[in-house]
Amino acid sequence: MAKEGIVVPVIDLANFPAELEKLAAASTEVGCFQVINHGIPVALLAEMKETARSLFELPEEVKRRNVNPNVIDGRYRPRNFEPNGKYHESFSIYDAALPSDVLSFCSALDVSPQQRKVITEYFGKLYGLMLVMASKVVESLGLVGRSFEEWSCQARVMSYKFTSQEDIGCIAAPLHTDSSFLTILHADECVGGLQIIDANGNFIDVDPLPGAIFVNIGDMGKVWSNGRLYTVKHRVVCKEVTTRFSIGLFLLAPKDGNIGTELAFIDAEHPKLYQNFIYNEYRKQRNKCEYKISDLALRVFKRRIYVVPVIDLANLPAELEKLAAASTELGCFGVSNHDMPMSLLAKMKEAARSLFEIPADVKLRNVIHNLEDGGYRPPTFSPKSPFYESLGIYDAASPADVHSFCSTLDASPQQWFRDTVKGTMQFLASAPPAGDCLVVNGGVLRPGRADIRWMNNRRTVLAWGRPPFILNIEGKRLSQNSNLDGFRRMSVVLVFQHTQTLVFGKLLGADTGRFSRPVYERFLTVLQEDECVGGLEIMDANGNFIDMDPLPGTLFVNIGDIGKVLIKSYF
Ligand SMILES: O=C(O)CCC(=O)C(=O)O
Ligand SMILES: [Fe+2]
Repeated sequence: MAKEGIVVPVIDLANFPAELEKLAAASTEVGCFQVINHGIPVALLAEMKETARSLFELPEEVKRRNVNPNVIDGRYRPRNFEPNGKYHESFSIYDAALPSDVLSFCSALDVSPQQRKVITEYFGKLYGLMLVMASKVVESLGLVGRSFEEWSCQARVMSYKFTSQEDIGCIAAPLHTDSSFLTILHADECVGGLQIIDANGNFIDVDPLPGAIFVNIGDMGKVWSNGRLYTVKHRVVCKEVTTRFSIGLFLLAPKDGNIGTELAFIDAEHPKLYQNFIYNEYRKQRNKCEYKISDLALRVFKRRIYVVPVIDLANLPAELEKLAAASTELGCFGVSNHDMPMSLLAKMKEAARSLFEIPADVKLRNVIHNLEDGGYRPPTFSPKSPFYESLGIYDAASPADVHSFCSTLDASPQQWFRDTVKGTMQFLASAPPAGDCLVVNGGVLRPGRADIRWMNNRRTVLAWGRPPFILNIEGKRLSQNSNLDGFRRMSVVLVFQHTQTLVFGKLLGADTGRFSRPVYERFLTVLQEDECVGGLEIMDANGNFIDMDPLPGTLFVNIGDIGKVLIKSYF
């Protein structure tokens, strides 16, 4: 049973900016509100309701002329269109932001000139209200002057026909969240039935306030705001034996369909929760879910984020315990205060970029017999990793090796370039976090192989290190996501080699069991991540992949067998 007495917040549009705080609370805590003083004449609302009533009286074959090829489910829905839609019938307009689309809706249904006037005026005004409400909601979160004019907007004109006493209490629209960014609902002010669910799982009746417009946040609002906006679950139940009308306007997504999180909502405390995706892909995913609610449908697009522990090199030995935990439990960590100048890191990235632009025949001159892939690994090296290209130096601790690397590839590189490569390599080689604290007991920890890696980030998931080189985990889905094309990911990797047994645990003052075995030739890897293009994932103890967000200014270090460190090619 619905609980009585709890009301949905009411926002007075004539009282801004005073209402901003209330709007912020409504949008982030309740997920919906009713708007008064919205500027849409009451007479127009009533006329549209009458027009809607007459549209549903049109012959079936006329109603079926309502189609919107550009949007999923964007057509006339007869009753029983969905298994639990026995009461529900609806028309759809896409894109209701476009007067031309509204007019073609009218023409397809052959409405009278008077009805056409009402419909066009109504959607013109309702869309205007949508733009105002979307920017106000966003402003309430602190972003001023945001416009949603470039977003698509779907309209749905709905009727629920309840014919018998037995219908009372039945569910006419099952519990769901809207897929939209924002929804404006002109609900039937005479017939209730809309219910929202609160944080405790209680259903609450939304009692229609005469003349008010109901607004709610949808799934795209949650994604765009990185979880700040609250997506309310709602449903419609039958309250009385009559026909209920409602009209919804749904602000869906930018016109190109690309949904991403607004950068202003991403920071170290609020890592990006969802991948970028295409709105229609989301709709398809959502349609597959038993319940169309964001928690289920968005699960696929959720990023598994792990904020890697950061070891502050300026704070050793106090950080040793943290380092021990990171090394023995997680196998990787970030390093801050590493003294590697940011400018050098940035220059190295540029140097790496220009290295990969050198003609292939010159790159192939980088032949190094000690490296298993011969020093230059072209994208064709393995069909399993077509986006991966790398150049290697062996041994990067040796200035002579770095120098010969530069001269081999010296098709055009300038001195600054050579200096940069040399500077980066030497730094990484001489001042690794291992330098002070991972003193090897009886073994030799020696900086060795360096790689400069380049990824043309497309459509697949790569693993580097030992085979398997490729895990095509989500490649299929990503392959539809053409906007991923052309992103290049650059990394510089320094591998510390080791040939003798390490008593690693002892060194860290921890249990020796796990690491008192040979760690093969790859002991420690220092990675300069691409700070603009994510993609590094680790596999946790449960076998789940977790995104490692690049932490600005830190170097990434991982232990030993690097088979668990993966490069995933989306950003
Ligand atoms: O008809 C109503 O009042 C609500 C409809 C709804 O929730 C929707 O179309 O998403
Ligand atoms: Fe809804």
